[in-house]
Amino acid sequence: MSGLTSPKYRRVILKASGEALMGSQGFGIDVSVVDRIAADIAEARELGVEVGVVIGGGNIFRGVAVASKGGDRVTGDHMGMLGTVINSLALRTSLVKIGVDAVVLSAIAMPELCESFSQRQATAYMNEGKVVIFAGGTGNPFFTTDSAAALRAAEIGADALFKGTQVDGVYSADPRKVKDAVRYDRITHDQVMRDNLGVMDAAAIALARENNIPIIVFSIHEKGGFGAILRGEGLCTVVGDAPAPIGERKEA
Ligand SMILES: Nc1ncnc2c1ncn2[C@@H]1O[C@H](COP(=O)(O)OP(=O)(O)O)[C@@H](O)[C@H]1O
Ligand SMILES: O=c1ccn([C@@H]2O[C@H](COP(=O)(O)OP(=O)(O)O)[C@@H](O)[C@H]2O)c(=O)[nH]1
Repeated sequence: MSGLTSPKYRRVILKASGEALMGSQGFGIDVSVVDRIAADIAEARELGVEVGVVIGGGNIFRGVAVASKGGDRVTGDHMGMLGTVINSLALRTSLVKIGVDAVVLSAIAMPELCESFSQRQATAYMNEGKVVIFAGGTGNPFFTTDSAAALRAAEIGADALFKGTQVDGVYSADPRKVKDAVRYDRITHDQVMRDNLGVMDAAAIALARENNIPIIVFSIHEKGGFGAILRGEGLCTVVGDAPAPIGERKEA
């Protein structure tokens, strides 16, 4: 039974791709995908892992797309960050629906919709076992939700950052473009940066490296994939040194 297996991590950040939320639609939110991701998060909670979530906004808006058409990048990024709030509210709804206690904390104040982010409040909620959904990215233009995920991981003292994306790991080249690209089981933050491997932006990798946070890259499309990796199974790439299993960890 999965609940009896010790998970490898105690507290993690899950970065869920915004693009994945649209499922087979060209835009917006496919509720069945959000429900499935919520079920995967519920499984992680059942394993006893504390989960913080950062969701992207690529299914709704990307600031760079505005800038590439001659529009204002900062406004475009504001729109992108609002997209992450929409996604976060959708995920909270799906989690609450299946009985998982979840709260949205936004980097951009919008008190009628959700609470504002503070490191202290986020940590308190995680200690209580709530799933904390970090909305609004970093709250700053010119950043990405990958950077937000690395930032929140550092702030809440996460053991690892799980990047749930379109592909099942880090490859020698973009596997969606290069057919014979080779997948790594393990790779260092340095090599990802040195070889310019585009699975995550450089600012996010650098922040994770500086704070010794391993990044686990896996497919967000794989039902149960998150839980499987938490149990030490499942296909993924570990960027950096993964921490020892819980039983072997030394408390700080
Ligand atoms: N070396 C690489 N290894 C794996 N994926 C890569 C690599 N280079 C580029 N990619 C691409 O990066 C994408 C993830 O980037 P990103 O835009 O952050 O997606 P999302 O935020 O939707 O998860 C993958 O879907 C993959 O196509
Ligand atoms: O800290 C942040 C996070 C996100 N964004 C904006 O929000 C969009 C959606 O986020 P992202 O591209 O990271 O989403 P994903 O690729 O995960 O779907 C970005 O393109 C940016 O325009 C931003 O300006 N600052």
